[in-house]
Amino acid sequence: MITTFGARLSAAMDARGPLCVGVDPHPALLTAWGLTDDLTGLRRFAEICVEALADEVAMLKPQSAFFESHGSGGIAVLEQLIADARARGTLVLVDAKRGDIGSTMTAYAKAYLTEGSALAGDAVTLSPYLGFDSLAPAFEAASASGRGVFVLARTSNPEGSSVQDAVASKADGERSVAQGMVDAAAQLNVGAPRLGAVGLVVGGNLPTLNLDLSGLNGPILAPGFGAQGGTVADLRRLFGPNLEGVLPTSSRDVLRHGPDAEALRAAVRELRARLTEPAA
Ligand SMILES: O=C(O)c1cc(=O)[nH]c(=O)n1[C@@H]1O[C@H](COP(=O)(O)O)[C@@H](O)[C@H]1O
Repeated sequence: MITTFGARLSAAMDARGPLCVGVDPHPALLTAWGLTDDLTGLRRFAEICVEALADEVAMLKPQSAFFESHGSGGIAVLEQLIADARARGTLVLVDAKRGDIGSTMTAYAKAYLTEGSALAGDAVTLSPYLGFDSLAPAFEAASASGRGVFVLARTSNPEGSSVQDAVASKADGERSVAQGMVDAAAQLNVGAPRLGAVGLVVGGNLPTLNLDLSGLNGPILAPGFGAQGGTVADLRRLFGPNLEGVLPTSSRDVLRHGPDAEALRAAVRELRARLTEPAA
């Protein structure tokens, strides 16, 4: 790949609008779509998502857990989805939330961020809670292959607060654990044009932000939008009126419109129109 992840993401968001759609094949969704909760149903679900959405949205985010739960065959479906969606022109963020000690991280980086690996999309989600620097092999692999990472900072779930809002002391004062992740990501993006390759995950449904994101120079994936209660007004309240660099992501609230491809596309267009209309 010739361009950086940040450049590809900026171009995709300019061309297709700031929206990521999560591909989360919950068993209940497979049933609601008239599909069986097995490999045949999973494969058809993935095909429908690609057919309906890969020409339409800036990014698709398959949730690895729902593919892993079907065993090795499910992982093969995820690999096919990654290839098919990228071939249709959308970016693919593999939502695997990986994070481990450095030596193991090297193996995850090989799987998710190295050219030629069937599980490598354009980016992967990472958990920094074994220590931000334990993710270094992933940052190196992403940089070498023109891919990106989204590091969990302040997640959308209510339980996240007990760890992420905890205040840690450092030489020149105190900051929350989540702010520590923001600052560490910002350092890696210094000097990158427009958007660096190290993005963050920050819930779009949080009661308050309590984070200074101004120096990040990287993309922000904002889950929690839709099914977890976050609204367009919440996104503007949390991130500012123009949402520059913010990529809201929605899974269930879009997928509930399937399996009809036109209905899925209509849901995406309606959401995107609300996200891009000028702030009141
Ligand atoms: O990394 C994520 O995408 C993520 C981070 C987070 O803080 N909260 C969160 O819900 N997610 C993912 O977003 C998806 C849920 O999206 P909804 O169905 O729209 O609520 C799941 O795949 C979650 O794993």
